Amino acid sequence: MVQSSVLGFPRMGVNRDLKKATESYWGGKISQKELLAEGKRLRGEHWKIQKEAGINIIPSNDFSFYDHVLDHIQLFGAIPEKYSKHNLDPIDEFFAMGRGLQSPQTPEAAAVDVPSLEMVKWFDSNYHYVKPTFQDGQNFKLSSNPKPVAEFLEAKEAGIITRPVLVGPVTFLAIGKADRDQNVVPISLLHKLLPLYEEILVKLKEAGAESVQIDEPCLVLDLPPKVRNAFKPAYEKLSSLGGKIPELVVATYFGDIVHNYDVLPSFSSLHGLHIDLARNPEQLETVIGALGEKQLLSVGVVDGRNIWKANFKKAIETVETVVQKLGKDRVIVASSSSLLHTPHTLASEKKLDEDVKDWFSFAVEKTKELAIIAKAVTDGPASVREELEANAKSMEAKATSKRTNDPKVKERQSKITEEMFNRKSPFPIRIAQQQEKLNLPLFPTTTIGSFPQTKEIRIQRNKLTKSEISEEEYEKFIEREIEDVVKIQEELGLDVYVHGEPERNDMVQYFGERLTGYVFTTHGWVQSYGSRCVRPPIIVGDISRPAPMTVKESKYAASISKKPMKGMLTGPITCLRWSYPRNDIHQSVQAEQLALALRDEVVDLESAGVYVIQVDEPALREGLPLRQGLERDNYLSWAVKSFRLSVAGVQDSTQIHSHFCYSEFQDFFKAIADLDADVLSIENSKSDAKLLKVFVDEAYPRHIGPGVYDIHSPRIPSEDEIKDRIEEMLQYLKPDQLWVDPDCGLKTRQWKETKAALTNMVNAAKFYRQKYSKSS
Ligand SMILES: CN1c2c(nc(N)[nH]c2=O)NC[C@@H]1CNc1ccc(C(=O)N[C@@H](CCC(=O)N[C@@H](CCC(=O)N[C@@H](CCC(=O)O)C(=O)O)C(=O)O)C(=O)O)cc1
Ligand SMILES: N[C@@H](CCS)C(=O)O
Ligand SMILES: [Zn+2]
Repeated sequence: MVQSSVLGFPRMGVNRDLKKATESYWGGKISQKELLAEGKRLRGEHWKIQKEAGINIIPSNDFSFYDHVLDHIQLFGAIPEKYSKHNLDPIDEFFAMGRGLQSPQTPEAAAVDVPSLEMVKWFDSNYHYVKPTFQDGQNFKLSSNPKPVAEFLEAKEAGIITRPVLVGPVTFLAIGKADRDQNVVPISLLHKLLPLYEEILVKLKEAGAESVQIDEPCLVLDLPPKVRNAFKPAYEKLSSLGGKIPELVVATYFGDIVHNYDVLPSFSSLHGLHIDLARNPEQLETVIGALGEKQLLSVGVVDGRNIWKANFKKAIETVETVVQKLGKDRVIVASSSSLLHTPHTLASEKKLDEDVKDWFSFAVEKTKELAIIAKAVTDGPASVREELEANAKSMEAKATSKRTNDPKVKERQSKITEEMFNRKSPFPIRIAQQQEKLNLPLFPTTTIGSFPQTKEIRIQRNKLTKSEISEEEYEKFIEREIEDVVKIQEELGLDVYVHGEPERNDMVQYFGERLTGYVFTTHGWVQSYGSRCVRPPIIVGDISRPAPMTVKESKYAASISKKPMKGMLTGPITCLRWSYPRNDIHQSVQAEQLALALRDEVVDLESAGVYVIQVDEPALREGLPLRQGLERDNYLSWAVKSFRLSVAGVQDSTQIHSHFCYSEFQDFFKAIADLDADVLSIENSKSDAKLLKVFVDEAYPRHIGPGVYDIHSPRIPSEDEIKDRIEEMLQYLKPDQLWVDPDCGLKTRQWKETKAALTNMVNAAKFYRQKYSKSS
């Protein structure tokens, strides 16, 4: 029989229940016991959903209260001393690593002030994991009540034998880093870490686990030799434990593994392998050719990264090819990756037009698709005839739908000329004109766009959605918010203001809602990091801008500001990548359509008197194909072009900013430079300032604002801490090219901490302004 398997299930629950529970716990509104009970309830629900859908191999340990990599940091005791020394309760220590902790001294406990660990993108997705951070002389120790075992037993008690999921030892180390000022090479710690994998696997076997899914997604990357060479000995060592441990299924996803196939151990040591066929179907033949005689192959044919219904005909054909070669008992039909990247269920969507709703499939629906495909192959197509017919109908309806095509958009695309990609003059001419117009001081201070999205803002927006207040009332409310934000920036002494983005639910969804070609969900939440979720809009057709999207708010803000007001837009690549893109035309075509829509907006902002315009592209890096090569070059070429197309319509005296909330520029610096933005603001506070060296090596002439403090944590950075960061930056950047700003927008913060942090930031900038104006 062909089995079906899910690699991981979304954690938030049907109504973002996990988000509500964790935030209530952090706010002191529920107890730890209540939080743990909610986690247990959610896990139970999710196992039940999968069981009822007919899934044979159901994952456990895919749940996390914050992030699954952070779970492993705690599981293996890779906890930096700055957290462990406080002897916090394990769950509070866990959250302290995830989001930082600043708590005052009390009669029972000493004060704690720790920043969070660094958080970065999970491969090329919009999910963020907490980066394991290692010390010289790092040791590991298995936690006393290992989570994978506890959750396996919990499911067992509920009558479900699950397949626990572990992040594999090589990936766990390869995605980590040495702590600041430490020199340890993470992969060199493998010999210390492996005994803990042995220990946990033995415990899982004793608890009754028959097999374990070991995620080694780093196999899809170009690996440094030390990491490549680590696989074989690691898995041979584990397999030498034979029957003492469960059978191991190594899971890879988000790419192909053909280039790394030779690093896997002889297949006698692995029970099975999972490959992502949604992304890289062409790897199938090579992988099958290299499989050992008894190994299972788990084929990821239902896409875990999108919301499109699987094409049953195609999927079944693929699985049947595999079955012909391996036999039914050696094949597992699986999601291509964890379903973490998809919303919970389509059943919650009451407002979607029925025609498009029929094209979609969220996590719950994807589990059903897997069971249907497995049944079709096991028992023959007749056993699921109705489902197959309905699926074929829905594929046909989408392919022939009028919704997808807008000839006017196509016509405009055909008329794009080369000069539309270029600003009128080179940077030195532009910056001189901008300086004359804006008259900014040295070390200009600014923020990245959003100010706290308070409960009150969300309540008012919710009332508007439910028609409990009128559009006019809502607009008045937003105007008042903008007035407050402008006044606060005046008081803080910032140099370039923002309007604060109070009218935006999300920096991508907001634009999607104002463009044609998009549809939206009401409950399609997906975890982005920790308790934070996004509701990606869905691109179903050609995109255009029927009317200005942000001009009213920015124009109003500029009209009441004494200092330059920065207009705020989300760039074409970020709009594309943080939406669910169409799967019927190439992403470059969708990006170009978005760029044309944004170009009109940029020009309209300028005409409305907004002379600093920031076009955020935080997803540019994440969209970079995971491996070096032609695919990467092609992506960078169309991605950079779409950014340039979106901004190049303005005068030289209008200053174009772009923002990236990541600091890894080394592998695509040329593309960053090619964007030709006048000012870049980048996330940097958690990174070693050495990374900025690339700007020196490449003689980058334009302006840069590396973030001086982390915005993901409620912690307030001190003025001295910020000065230290600026001092470090000055080792690499010239004083007259340096801006001072936070890592990213402040929407997730409270006002109290925002004001305190920005006061310290402005004071630090003033200190350097004075120091350098004296010396010049
Ligand atoms: C900058 N980042 C972003 C990423 N991706 C995006 N799509 N957007 C981003 O900004 N990726 C990288 C980074 C980091 N990621 C995030 C992601 C998410 C948040 C965040 O704050 N999310 C909010 C939800 C935002 C939103 O859509 N808000 C809506 C709905 C609010 C809501 O929950 N309303 C309630 C009713 C109101 C009430 O009573 O409170 C409801 O619907 O039940 C809105 O504002 O209208 C989150 O809360 O998770 C930040 C950074
Ligand atoms: N302008 C956006 C950028 C986030 S990446 C904000 O400030 O929230
Ligand atoms: Zn950002």
